[in-house]
Amino acid sequence: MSEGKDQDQGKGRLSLRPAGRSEVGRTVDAGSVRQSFSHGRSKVVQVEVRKKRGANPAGAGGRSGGARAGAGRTLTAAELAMRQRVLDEQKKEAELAAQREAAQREAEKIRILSAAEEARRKEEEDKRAAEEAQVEAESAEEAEENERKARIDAIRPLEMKAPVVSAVPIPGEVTLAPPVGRLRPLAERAIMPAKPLRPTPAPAARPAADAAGAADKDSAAQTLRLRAGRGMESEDEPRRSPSRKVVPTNRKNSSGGRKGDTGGGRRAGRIDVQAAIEGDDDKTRSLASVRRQRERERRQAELERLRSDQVKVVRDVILPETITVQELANRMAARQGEVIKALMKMGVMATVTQSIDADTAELVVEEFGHRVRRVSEADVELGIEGVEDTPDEMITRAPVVTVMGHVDHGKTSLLDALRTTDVAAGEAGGITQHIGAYQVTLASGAKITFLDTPGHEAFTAMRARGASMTDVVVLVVAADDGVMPQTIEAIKHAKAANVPMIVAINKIDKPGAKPERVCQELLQHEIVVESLGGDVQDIQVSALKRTGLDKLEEAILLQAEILELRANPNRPGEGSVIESRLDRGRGSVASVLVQKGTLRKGDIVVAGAEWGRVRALVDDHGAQVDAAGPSMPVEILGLSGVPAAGAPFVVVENENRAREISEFRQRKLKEHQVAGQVAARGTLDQMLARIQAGDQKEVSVLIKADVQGSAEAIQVTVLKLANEEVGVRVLNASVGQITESDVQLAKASDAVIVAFNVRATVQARQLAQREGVDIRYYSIIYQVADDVEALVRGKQAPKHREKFLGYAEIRKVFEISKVGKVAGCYVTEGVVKRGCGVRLLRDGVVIHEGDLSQLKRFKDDVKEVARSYECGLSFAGYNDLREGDVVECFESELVPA
Ligand SMILES: Nc1nc2c(ncn2[C@@H]2O[C@H](COP(=O)(O)OP(=O)(O)OP(=O)(O)O)[C@@H](O)[C@H]2O)c(=O)[nH]1
Repeated sequence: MSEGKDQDQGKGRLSLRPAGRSEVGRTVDAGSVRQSFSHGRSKVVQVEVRKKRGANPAGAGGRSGGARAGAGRTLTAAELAMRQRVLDEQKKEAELAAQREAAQREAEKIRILSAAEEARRKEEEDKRAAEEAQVEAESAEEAEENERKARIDAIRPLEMKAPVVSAVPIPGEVTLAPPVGRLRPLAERAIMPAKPLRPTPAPAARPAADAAGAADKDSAAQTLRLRAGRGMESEDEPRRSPSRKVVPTNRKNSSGGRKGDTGGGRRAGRIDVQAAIEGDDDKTRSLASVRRQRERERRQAELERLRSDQVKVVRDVILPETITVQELANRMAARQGEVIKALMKMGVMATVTQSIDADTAELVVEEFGHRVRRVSEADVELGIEGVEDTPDEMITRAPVVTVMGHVDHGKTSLLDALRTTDVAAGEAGGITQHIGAYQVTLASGAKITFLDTPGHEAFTAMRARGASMTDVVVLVVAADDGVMPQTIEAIKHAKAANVPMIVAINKIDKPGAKPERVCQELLQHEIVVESLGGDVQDIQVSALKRTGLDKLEEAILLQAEILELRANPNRPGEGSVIESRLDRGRGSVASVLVQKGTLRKGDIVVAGAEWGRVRALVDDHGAQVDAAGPSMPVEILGLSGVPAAGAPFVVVENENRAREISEFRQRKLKEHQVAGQVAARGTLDQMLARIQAGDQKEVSVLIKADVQGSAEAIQVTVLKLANEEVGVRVLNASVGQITESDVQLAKASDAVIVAFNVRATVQARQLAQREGVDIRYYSIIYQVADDVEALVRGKQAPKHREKFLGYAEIRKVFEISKVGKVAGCYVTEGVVKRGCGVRLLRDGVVIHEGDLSQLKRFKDDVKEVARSYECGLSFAGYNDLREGDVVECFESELVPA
């Protein structure tokens, strides 16, 4: 035993195995000894005990053999009992050691599994590093939500872990684990040895908080906040650090009364690996893991959605004659880049703004798997005119009358006179304004619309634009003058338009009035008036005296009745533009005549190449109205530009359609202008020649604008600035940047370039600088108007205006050698000045214009000769002076602008 003790003290502990039955007479007693080492290792060693032959006492029997080892004597009963006890202890100890060894092996196995699992997870985590970065960058709300989830998770692992502990029984420890379950109260959990393998932040906070209850949640939340606040680089750490930090804490707590038994804690931690292997890991996932999964799900959903979006939708793609790449992409709902790529594959290099022809576009559309519908560009206007009205929808409308006739036969006077017959005007008391047309309401309640644009040219110009507004033509013929050339022209125009006519024989108040003669003269032009048995009504009126006006109106109404003028007011408004202008305060103002339906405030209107939402409707009395029915003239405010007179207008369903039609028409206009520009070169040259000859004073402008509407508006504006002395000529009004050819054109005609919201190319700018061409940039139309007005005034400023001086009558012509002819004159009017300009008038016709070379009075040169005096004068370089000729004297003077 002493030997065994020594060994125990040294490196291990020796224990004797029961030697079994001792055999009497044997000198060697053999047995085995289990040597125990630290960490539960043990080794069995064979031990031999040699007996002394002589010392074997009699009576000891065979029993003493093994027990006397080392003693050499027979053991006493007490010794035997002791020995038996020791042997029993040894046996127990050996059993325990065996159990420990088994447990250790199990633990080792778990540890290895744990390490493998750890490695696998680590690998996974590394892969997900990028994803987690995004997760970490989640919004504050999401963090809040996670926090809430984490709290739930913080409770769940506690409940889920407990049964796991008992999965691996550890001798001596099993009893320490209280029986736990899902419904185990929190206080009980405080002594739970169980721990998840990778504690989530919630379990990390758990041990400290278990006792304090609510503190648990706070701690978990704090951990969450800390984690949420960390950057990408700490992504891995938050998952590991809690496991390192928390496990010991947990162990300490979980070990409860077993202080220092950290091994139990470690094992408890590892037990969860097995739990994880067994599939319980979803209940113990970390917050980051939960978030990762959520993120994965979100991405998956996103992908699904994208996939479902990408499911090919076969579209009907409408292709006009040309289409921009951008528009094509839009119509296919494809990306512009993809369309460009598809074009590249076909060898077509195009940018998004470039136009491609319909054939190329068709190939692209087919490539994208859509259906092609080829349309003509003009198709955008299809259906714009609306449906045909049925007779029962239509009601009687007021006739629209145009007054035509020869100059000075009283058209304007008649229109003014007719206007005064409007009973509504008197009632309203409004200020009448010129909107190109007006409507009179007669005492009977009947209405007549008069177009206030007299002149057959305007009538035909409108007709040329497709505007057949006029129902009845009133041909004004002055009773004292009869049928004149323009009367005949007016007849021709009216007949060409197939519009019925009423003859108004005007000025019958005049003494020399001969209405019958007028009727006779009209016969020559196939106009048979009623008074001569024909079907053309003739009414004798006096615009001045305002007589016969009611009869004229009656005749118009009768004619209207014959024509059965009807229209449907219950449909979107349609009609024609009578005239349009750009108003300084109100913008674009277009006077229109509603011919069909009703035009309302707020309607979207396309008028010619312009469009807009009707901001206001103003009638001929200047009053704002909400709606205008058939035959009513009204002013529209709110159009994008100034539509041409005679252009049709129509109400469309939406802005897109309006824009589409307007853009199409503007494109067409541009093309037309380009064509016209080429054709107009000859006339331009003629114009230049005329200007150079000094026949005309002009301010020439070349307009370049960003949109056609602006170009036209500027053109209209500047043309109005012309006066009788200085004309304004627009060489070209087009869209686009200023090019070298623009500068050259401006240079050739000494024009100013008006650039509205456009700029010159570098080359054009340089050329303009070299050639001294003035390019003026604007973004407000009124500034253009002001500037051009100043230019017009500027042209006037240095101008020498002719000032009449006087007349002298040639009474006698003298032939003087070396001097030539000298005229003896009598100044009949004004004065004659030396050096003044002279015109020689013979029978009222100018036959020479030049300068005066000599002015004498009684052989003396004088400065001037006044009226009623005689003088002698001669012309510079002109000798054809005759008696009876009149000399007109004038001088030039500077006229202030
Ligand atoms: N005595 C008389 N004079 C008239 C009558 N109607 C018009 N006048 C005169 O005729 C002249 C010409 O009249 P306008 O109304 O300007 O004639 P117009 O046809 O409009 O002339 P343009 O605009 O130049 O084509 C004016 O001086 C009028 O005063 C009328 O009924 N009787």
